[in-house]
Amino acid sequence: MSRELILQPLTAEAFAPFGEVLEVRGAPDKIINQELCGRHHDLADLDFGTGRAGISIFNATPRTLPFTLDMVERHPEGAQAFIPMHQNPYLVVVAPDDAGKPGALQAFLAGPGQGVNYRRNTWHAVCCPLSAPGLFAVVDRIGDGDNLEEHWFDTPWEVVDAAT
Ligand SMILES: NC(=O)N[C@@H](O)C(=O)O
Ligand code: NI
Repeated sequence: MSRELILQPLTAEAFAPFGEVLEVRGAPDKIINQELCGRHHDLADLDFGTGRAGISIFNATPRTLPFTLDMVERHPEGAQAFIPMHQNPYLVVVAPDDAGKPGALQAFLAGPGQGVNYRRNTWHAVCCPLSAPGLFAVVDRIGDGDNLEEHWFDTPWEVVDAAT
């Protein structure tokens, strides 16, 4: 037996309780490079506590819908940003904290040109591309201590497309 989560489009407003959506939105903050580039400046709260920022590349295996979500995780010591190195949709699932466990889950479908920054300690599903290449540049905390907390659901969730 499982429970369904219906995908919704990823928007900055809906995602605001969980972090920031990294995308070109509105006019650039600054025009640079001989007016050949618009800079959309300082888009995320990159809180890494006592650690430092690191950039890694995730090459993740594509998943298919309906996606069985059996766990979420969080990083108590730092934020984690995912910047797709492709233009394909991918899954973003988050939840608020509820007394040390994930509260109400929300599933989003990220579109072309959208990255996300999970605010420090935000419950989220792991990196979930829906097609190859599942390549993401990831900016997260490098440092000492345990920065990973997992929560495994007793009953999995099925993430389904709204259209089904
Ligand atoms: N564990 C790890 O590096 N990846 C996860 O944090 C994830 O969010 O995919
Ligand atoms: Ni993570």
